[in-house]
Amino acid sequence: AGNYEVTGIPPLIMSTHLLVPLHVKYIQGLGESKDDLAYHLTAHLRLNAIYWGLTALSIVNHQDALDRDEMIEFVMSCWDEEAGAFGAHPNHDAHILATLSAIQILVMQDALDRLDVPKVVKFILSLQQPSGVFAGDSFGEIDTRFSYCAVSALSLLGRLHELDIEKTTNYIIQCRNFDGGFGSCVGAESHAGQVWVCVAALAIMDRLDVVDVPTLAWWLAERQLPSGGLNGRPEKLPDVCYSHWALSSLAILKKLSWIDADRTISFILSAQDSEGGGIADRAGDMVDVFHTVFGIAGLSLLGYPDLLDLDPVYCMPAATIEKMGLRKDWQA
Ligand SMILES: CN(C(=O)[C@H](Cc1cnc[nH]1)NC(=O)OCc1ccccc1)[C@@H](Cc1ccccc1)C(=O)N[C@@H](Cc1c[nH]c2ccccc12)C(=O)NO
Ligand SMILES: [Zn+2]
Repeated sequence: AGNYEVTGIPPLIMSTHLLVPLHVKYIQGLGESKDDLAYHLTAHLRLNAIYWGLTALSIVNHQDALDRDEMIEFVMSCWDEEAGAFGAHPNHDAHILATLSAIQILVMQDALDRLDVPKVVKFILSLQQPSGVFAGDSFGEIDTRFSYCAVSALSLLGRLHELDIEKTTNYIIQCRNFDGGFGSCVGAESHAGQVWVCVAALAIMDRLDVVDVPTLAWWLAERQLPSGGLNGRPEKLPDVCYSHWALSSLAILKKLSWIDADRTISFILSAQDSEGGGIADRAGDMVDVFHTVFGIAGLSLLGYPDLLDLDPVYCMPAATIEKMGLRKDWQA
């Protein structure tokens, strides 16, 4: 029995196909598991997880598998009126990460009319530090991830002109390392995730001129291992999510051809759970919605059949970004 009926694909060739019906069922099931501990231990990521689930469903063209009104109501229940921004869960403190996820969800659900745009723009701009980097919230933790959140959110709201682009770019320039990569702050080592947030932010600000493209593209291509998977830093294990961060960065730099696509595709497909659906960081590990979206996103970037295009800068469906006039001429 099991999933043979669901997918209609004989078990022996499970890992050579993306098991779309199973992944849709897995994502739909996430909201129902309120009784197990994992659900409550991840409350601080809830809004991010909804963005991850919605993006995964959109790329496999099943966006309507989750209830739109229920999702919008939950997003708005995370609005912190006093701060003028979103927390990751109702009654959690406002944070720029949750605020970006909320904006991404509202954009994808065509529900930006629910948002007090001037208030949220004020929150975002208030987080820029004298150095040019952004803090994540009023407690002041800084990270180039938060600079990305600010640039991406303002761009999605059509308010990028309110950002001091020179000041924001100057901080990212100081985070450049000798390997062409970027870290989380000045002096931090290069990491595929941080490379993506810095390169994507620079792309939105039209400042890719500050990137040493040949050196960085080489460092990114070096992330690919014999298994086909990519790691986040030298000597680390390959991981589906880092495949996405490195691949998106290469797509922005127009160097995706430097990767052996077929081997990465088989690495991602091998991380699927052919019983319950979902994708893990690598074959044999527990699946989660985070690696599910970044596995599907990686397949889309690599041209796996029957998937909608992903925009590598916003990590959202390309059609959505196109419709907002924010799409650059990326090589898919
Ligand atoms: C907090 N997170 C992480 O630290 C993960 C943990 C991990 C997953 N696989 C190996 N480790 N690491 C991670 O996301 O690293 C990639 C990264 C790091 C920095 C910047 C961008 C991407 C994950 C959640 C998580 C925790 C534990 C296990 C699986 C997922 C996470 O939320 N990552 C963030 C990182 C990130 C991606 N894009 C961003 C844009 C702005 C800010 C942050 C992010 C995220 O994806 N937000 O949408
Ligand atoms: Zn991972």
